[in-house]
Amino acid sequence: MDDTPAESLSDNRNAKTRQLLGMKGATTGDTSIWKIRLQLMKPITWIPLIWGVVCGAASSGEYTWTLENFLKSAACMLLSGPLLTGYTQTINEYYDRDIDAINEPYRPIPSGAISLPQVISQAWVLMLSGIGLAYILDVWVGHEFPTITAMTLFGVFIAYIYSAPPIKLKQNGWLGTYALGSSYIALPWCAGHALFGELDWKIVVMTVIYSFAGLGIAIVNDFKSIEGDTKLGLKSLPVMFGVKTAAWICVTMIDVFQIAIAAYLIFIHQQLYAAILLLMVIPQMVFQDMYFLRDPLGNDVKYQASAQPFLVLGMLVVGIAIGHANF
Ligand SMILES: C/C(=C\COP(=O)(O)OP(=O)(O)O)CCC[C@H](C)CCC[C@H](C)CCCC(C)C
Repeated sequence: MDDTPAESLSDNRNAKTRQLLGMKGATTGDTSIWKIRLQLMKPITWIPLIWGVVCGAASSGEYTWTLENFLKSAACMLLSGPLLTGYTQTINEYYDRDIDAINEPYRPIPSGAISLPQVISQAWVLMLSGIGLAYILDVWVGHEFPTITAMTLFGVFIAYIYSAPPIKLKQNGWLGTYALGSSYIALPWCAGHALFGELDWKIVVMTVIYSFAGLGIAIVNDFKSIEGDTKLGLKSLPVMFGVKTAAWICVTMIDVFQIAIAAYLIFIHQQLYAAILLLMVIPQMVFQDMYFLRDPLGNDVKYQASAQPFLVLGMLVVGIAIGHANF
């Protein structure tokens, strides 16, 4: 049956929003070059990195609600989200253009909506603005060693080797998903922490361990592209181990590493926060059982939408707990 005019108008609006956010199911067709540029930067993917900065600010234990602190954290969110994640996604689209021409020909580059020189210049502008802003932040907070600039350079390097040949980390299931998981948790967290407090090895180790839960989340994203990845020789975990085993690896990583962080909170005498974190893990396990483990291919998106809020709230709980422990 054909859609009513009201339904097709709403579908059209929905597709346009998806286009701006860089989500699947986006509209194609004529649109302004700025919308196409934004689509390349996939704004929907900025959220976890912006959140990571919030968790880091909390774990520093030094964040107070002043205008200056608010502006510093807003600048760091601009760095981790629009600039650096935008850069990462732009070069990912650039280097994946041949795969996308087969799997998703409507994306900006394969559809011809933007030229390659325009994409390259966008990547340069985002990367250089990111490095520049990181340096400004280091000067602003008076770092003797430019910690945030160093992390930015490291992030830019990882982002490049994740997508670009000859290394193309994303071809390797374990390394690619860990790079993704740690860039969603460890890097922005450490940046937010360094902005307000002293970044010591304990925070770095804790976030690096927490990133294994992020690795689990990154595996969930690979179920949608098993067919294309198999054809093109990309060794994602579902391709290497099969759907069922990869789904179990995924949930084990997500649960075990969050529980390990709860154990760490107990170790630093933050029992209440440990208990709250464990309470956040329970609904995730329920959704794993209800949705993901029963049908990883059909329920991947439903699982992410239901369980992710508990994982990200758990991250903030950990940030606040560490901030308290540091006092
Ligand atoms: C490009 C990324 C994911 C897309 O992966 P994939 O191609 O498998 O998926 P699609 O087919 O759906 O496109 C993200 C890769 C992240 C990268 C490894 C590192 C990012 C670095 C951070 C942006 C740096 C943050 C630094 C800081 C100081 C806040």
